[in-house]
Amino acid sequence: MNSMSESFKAANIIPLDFKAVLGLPDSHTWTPTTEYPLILTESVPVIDLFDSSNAMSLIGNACEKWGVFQVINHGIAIDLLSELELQTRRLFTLPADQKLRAVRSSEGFTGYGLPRISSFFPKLMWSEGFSIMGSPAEHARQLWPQDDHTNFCNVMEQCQKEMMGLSEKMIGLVLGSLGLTHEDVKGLGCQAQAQGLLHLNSYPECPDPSRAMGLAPHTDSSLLTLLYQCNTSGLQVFAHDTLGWVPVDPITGAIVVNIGDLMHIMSNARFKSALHRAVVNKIHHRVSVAYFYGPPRDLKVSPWIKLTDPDHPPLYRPVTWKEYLDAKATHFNKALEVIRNTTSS
Ligand SMILES: O=C(O)CCC(=O)C(=O)O
Ligand SMILES: [Fe+2]
Repeated sequence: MNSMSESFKAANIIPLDFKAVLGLPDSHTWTPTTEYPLILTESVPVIDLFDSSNAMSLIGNACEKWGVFQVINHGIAIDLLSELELQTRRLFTLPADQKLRAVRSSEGFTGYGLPRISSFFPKLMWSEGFSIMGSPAEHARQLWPQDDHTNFCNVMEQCQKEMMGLSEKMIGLVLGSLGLTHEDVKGLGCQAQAQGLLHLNSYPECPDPSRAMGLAPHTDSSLLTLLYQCNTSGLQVFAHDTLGWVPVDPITGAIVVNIGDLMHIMSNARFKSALHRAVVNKIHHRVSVAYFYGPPRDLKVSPWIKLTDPDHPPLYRPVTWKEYLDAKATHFNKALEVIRNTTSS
């Protein structure tokens, strides 16, 4: 590899040493757009999972209108979520050179680095991330060679277990809202084979938030994503009917559920995959934790037969999660168009 492409790759993986800069560097300065306003008069639904008789239809409506909602009484203990925030902060407050010991490789999925979507934008984002699949022990040993990293690993593993369970539960409710049963969707909802990725996000205090971008607008490539905002606002979703950005205000202990592109495909476009972004602020170092839940490795995802008929032909071709991630890595926000059936109008 020549040094040009190596430095390009490094520039798209290695985050800034945020503590070492006083102002916003040109590399991180975005032109503010006023094209779509902030809408403060609307908010995404908050759904109480304890009230299961109502939850299913509320979830169906939220998926059709927004592609995103918050859940309370979801069964994940607040103590575990607080511990998750603590360990996430512990990681990101390490000195920059220490974090770089666990940098992800250019082909890798796990470890420390810039948001994966960075290469699609001319400016860099004011954020850093750390991805985990299964045990994070290998990277944790690099991050804390002297210290004990057992707590970090235990919390991250416990969270993945709990979030896998909640994702399964959410899938059941989402399917139910479409009138589908587990029988209809064999191959999905099987805990032993489903895949998940835990991703820790960090948005340090920013000297000039209005000209910076925490995480640029995107849809998630998952079936669904669970997001814990750690009590600091920053997440905004795009409202397609009012054409503006709606903040998702954090509620203590609540978890945000985002419908991902794969669920949009399976629902034959009945459910939106929410376009969302994260903004930064001057005072608080914001952290958030996303759990991307996806189908078993070999499962071809396609619109559910029961949702299609001659008037509603399948809009998308079958894809595995890996094939879709590859399409996303090449075409980014055009990935859905690439797998759209050309025969259907
Ligand atoms: O930090 C947030 O609120 C959003 C994170 C997110 O969208 C992601 O990790 O895909
Ligand atoms: Fe996202």
